[in-house]
Amino acid sequence: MEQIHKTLRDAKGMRWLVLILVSFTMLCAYYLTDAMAPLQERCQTSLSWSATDYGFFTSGYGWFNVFLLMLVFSGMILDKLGVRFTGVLSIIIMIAGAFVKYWAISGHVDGTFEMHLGSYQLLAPTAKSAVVAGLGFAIFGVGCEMFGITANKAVVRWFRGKEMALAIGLNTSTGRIGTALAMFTPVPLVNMTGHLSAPVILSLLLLCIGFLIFLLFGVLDKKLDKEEAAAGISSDDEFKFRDIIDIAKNKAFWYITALCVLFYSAVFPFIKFATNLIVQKFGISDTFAGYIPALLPFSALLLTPLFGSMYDRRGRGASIMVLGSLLLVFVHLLFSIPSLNNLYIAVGLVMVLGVAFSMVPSAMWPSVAKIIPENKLGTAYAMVFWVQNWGIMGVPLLIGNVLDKYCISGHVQKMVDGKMIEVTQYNYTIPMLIFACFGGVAILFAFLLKHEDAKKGYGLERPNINK
Ligand SMILES: NCCCC[C@H](N)C(=O)NCC(=O)O
Repeated sequence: MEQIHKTLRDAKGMRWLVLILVSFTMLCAYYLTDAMAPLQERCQTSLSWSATDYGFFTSGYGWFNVFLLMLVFSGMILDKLGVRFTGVLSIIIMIAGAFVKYWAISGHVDGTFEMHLGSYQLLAPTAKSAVVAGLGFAIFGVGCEMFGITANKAVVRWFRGKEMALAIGLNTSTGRIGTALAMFTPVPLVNMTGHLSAPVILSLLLLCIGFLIFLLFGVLDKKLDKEEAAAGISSDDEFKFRDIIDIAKNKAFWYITALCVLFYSAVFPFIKFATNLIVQKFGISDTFAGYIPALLPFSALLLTPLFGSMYDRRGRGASIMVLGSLLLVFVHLLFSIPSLNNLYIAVGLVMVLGVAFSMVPSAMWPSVAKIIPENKLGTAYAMVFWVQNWGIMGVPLLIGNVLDKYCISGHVQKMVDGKMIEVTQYNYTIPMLIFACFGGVAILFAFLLKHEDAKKGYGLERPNINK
């Protein structure tokens, strides 16, 4: 007779409490990630940034994760030292990065910066404040991604065999609340305080609260460790370099990773430019324009748990990812059509994009846990996020450059902070077509994943809940 051990994770209330504690920091992290997005035009006018400077700063999020392999190290730290240590470390790193970002955009840095390697120009003249803010964002990005993989691993640990996809979905949804808040609070905050850095100060405060709340999670998680040790349940968490090779040999893992980088390259960088797109294409002020992209994380935050729960109960994870990718392409293609400039269309499209942005993540992250064993999961999530960060870093750079090179449609005089300022106008057709192309290739990988699952039997189309 198999002995059934009751631990904290078997108590429903405890599991959900753990989810709340872990998710709050997610909200704070996601808020700061996107808090500058509605301020693109303000940065261009107040800090004399070009669209290229803004794209450069935005790409900062991925610099250290990608080039210094920080995400890979984060995965190793997570699998070796566990979720409690890694969670605390990641929040401290986020706070440090947020502080540098605050410093850069609060008027302490001016002038331009360029970089040469011999006669080769590595970096064209760029506003120094964009470079320092980018460095802050790069430090923050290390912490934010480290926290993301930690949260996923913690949730999988507490919810495996139970409501795993729903819980991962709810955790992501809480992050989306942060993104939604980042879409419509920064402009009013800046208007109210007169400081461009006000949203960053708010984020710093939120992160400090998040730190304290995460410590409470630590107490419960430690208790679970003790219970499992007493019950003889071992968690084989030691990281081994072989893990990377084992994961890398898995074809389904690469399909899901490719789908991830392509899908998110068409969503996260889109969010960064969306407020400006709405201002330019639909001709409304940035105060209200932020409300429309906010519908994207807002509908995603409601729907992600719904799709997660559907996946838990009915399965069909791979099919959900195919359908989500199709919706993504549909939306971006319609956004690229210049004559479709009715505001209601924009609202409708953003909401459909919100559906896509719920479907793919709600099925993708739990599916990684079905392809890769739990003891390698931290490393696996880190490897997926590492590849994804190439997109999060490279695509804003690409879009910023494309905007400045090919999409300037004119200049208008606008009153900003009581001063008449010249504001550059952009046509977003080419950037939207670029986003649609990413979505097109994502569909291909979603089909390949579905096919591989049918061949190898990972159970992506089967429910997650053990009946
Ligand atoms: N806006 C925060 C960026 C988080 C990136 C992270 N690697 C990720 O993909 N998380 C899952 C998600 O769907 O947000």
